Amino acid sequence: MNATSQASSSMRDRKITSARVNVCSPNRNFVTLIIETEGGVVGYGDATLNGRELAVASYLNDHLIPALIGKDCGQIEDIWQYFYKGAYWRRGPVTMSAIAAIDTALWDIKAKMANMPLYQLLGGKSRDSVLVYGHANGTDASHTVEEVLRYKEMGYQAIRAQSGVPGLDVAYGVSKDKMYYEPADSHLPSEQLWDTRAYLNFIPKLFEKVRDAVGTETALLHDGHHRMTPQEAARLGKSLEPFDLFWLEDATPAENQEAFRLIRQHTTTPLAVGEIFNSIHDCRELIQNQLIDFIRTTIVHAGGITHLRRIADLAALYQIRTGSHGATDLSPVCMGTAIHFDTWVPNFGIQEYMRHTEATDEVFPHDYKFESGHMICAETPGHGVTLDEKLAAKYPYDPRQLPIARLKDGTMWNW
Ligand SMILES: O=C(O)C(=O)C[C@H](O)[C@H](O)CO
Ligand SMILES: [Mg+2]
Repeated sequence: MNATSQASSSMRDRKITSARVNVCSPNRNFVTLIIETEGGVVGYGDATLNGRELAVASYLNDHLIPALIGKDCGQIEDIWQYFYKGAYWRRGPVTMSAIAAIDTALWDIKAKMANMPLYQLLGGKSRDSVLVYGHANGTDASHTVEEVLRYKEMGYQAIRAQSGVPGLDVAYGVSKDKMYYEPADSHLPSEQLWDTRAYLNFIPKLFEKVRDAVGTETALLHDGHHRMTPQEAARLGKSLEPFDLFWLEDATPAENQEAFRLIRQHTTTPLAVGEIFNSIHDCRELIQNQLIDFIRTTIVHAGGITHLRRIADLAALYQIRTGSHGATDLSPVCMGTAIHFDTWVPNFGIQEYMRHTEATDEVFPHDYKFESGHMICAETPGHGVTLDEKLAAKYPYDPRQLPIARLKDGTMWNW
């Protein structure tokens, strides 16, 4: 075979011959894209958008997959631009999660074809393992302290603490289960009561107790989950300074990026934001004005590796580090890919890691592992996660949505 015919046969091998969407619910819903090439290489991408799963499945099935078939799987950048620019309608969580799934599956295929673990293809290791934070949560302060200590015992070196608030029946981040937290709890959104004053009075007391019990070494994090105004968030950040938080997350809604300036002016508590962002434009001002310390955008919701890499590179110019979202509604495919990304990305900060249930882990065979508060990716070519479609078929889609929050007078608030 001469060089030309070798090249053309590999072109044939690279042709995308099929792409299918799998929706399954091993304890929670996941959407996975599976792409196959003429040469028989299979790639997996996560497309899960919590509570809006079928919208992404339809976007893929009805609009993207027909145009994907026949393309050269090696042209990852061009395929990304084709679906981003080509839709005319840019950005948005549905669009960007669908593009992310294609992008992730194509990087998986490219790494498998190169016979390399994904981190190698991205540029190699910047670190041996990836620091992760786990979720400790309790019904009240002393229960939360117990849970933080339990997480420390399990080996976590960074722990997010969330707690029930006196006077409120339910609080964000507090699960019924000891290990697995699943906020999407019902077919139609459940309603929760919210009271910012009660929360603001309680949280500094909580962290005083937690810090006292856990000592100075453990990194502590907290998620405000978009509930505060900028002024309230500034007050909370200031009052938490003595307890040395690793970060205060989602202090206020960030559609108006400028809102973070007020918080920044009043507190040295590090700020993290971005789990609901899907584009570099959602965080450009936050980054360029150095209004945050950690950017939480993730592979699945922010256009895959191709786009997340651009966000991380922009952030690096301003000494802002990554701290990607890693809740259970991001499938093991996203987690595995994220760990490869984190192993490579120079300005890595931390990775969120919420454990999936055993059923989820079985449906998505994977080779990443947790050790001493860190995640380690393996050397398998690709991102190291697959889907057992036969097993997945035993867990049909189970429609569930995230809760909503209202103030005592009924006003709709931010969940
Ligand atoms: O993990 C976090 O920080 C979250 O805030 C979890 C989100 O509520 C959850 O992923 C929404 O789907
Ligand atoms: Mg969060």
